[in-house]
Amino acid sequence: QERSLYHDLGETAGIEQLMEDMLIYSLEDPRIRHHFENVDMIRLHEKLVEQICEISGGDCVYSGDDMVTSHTGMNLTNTDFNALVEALQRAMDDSNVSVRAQNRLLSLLAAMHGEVVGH
Ligand code: HEM
Repeated sequence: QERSLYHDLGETAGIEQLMEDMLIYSLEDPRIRHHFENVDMIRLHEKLVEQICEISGGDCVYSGDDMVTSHTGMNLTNTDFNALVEALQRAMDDSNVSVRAQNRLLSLLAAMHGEVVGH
């Protein structure tokens, strides 16, 4: 029986930390910080935690909007996408998430690329 990704990410407390650090790194990154101006970061953090918890196998239900709706009008590019992935990778390194678990989460996000970029 394979351990759940949710467990390997540190369960809810671990995911809360990861998403906080990812958002802080994103706000520090001049390539993408402008996208987060005027965004309710508390709400965004809450929705991201729910979503990552759910897709990693935790007992959570995502209550936010679908990915196309959430990102429509931002005209996000591959560069934006990669910058956010980098922010997440740094956050996961900081939290000592295993490379295997990092890759599992990144592949779940890669599957959403088409719903996020170019809308
Ligand atoms: C697979 C990649 C991504 C995932 C899983 C994701 C996930 C989410 C989620 C769950 C929300 C909240 C939706 C809601 O409010 O109901 C959201 C909103 C948002 N995302 Fe993403 N996102 C991704 C990529 C990106 C990228 C690349 C950027 C910009 C660099 C970005 C910028 C934003 C912003 C600014 C919002 C807030 C929109 C608003 O409240 O007005 N996202 N995203």
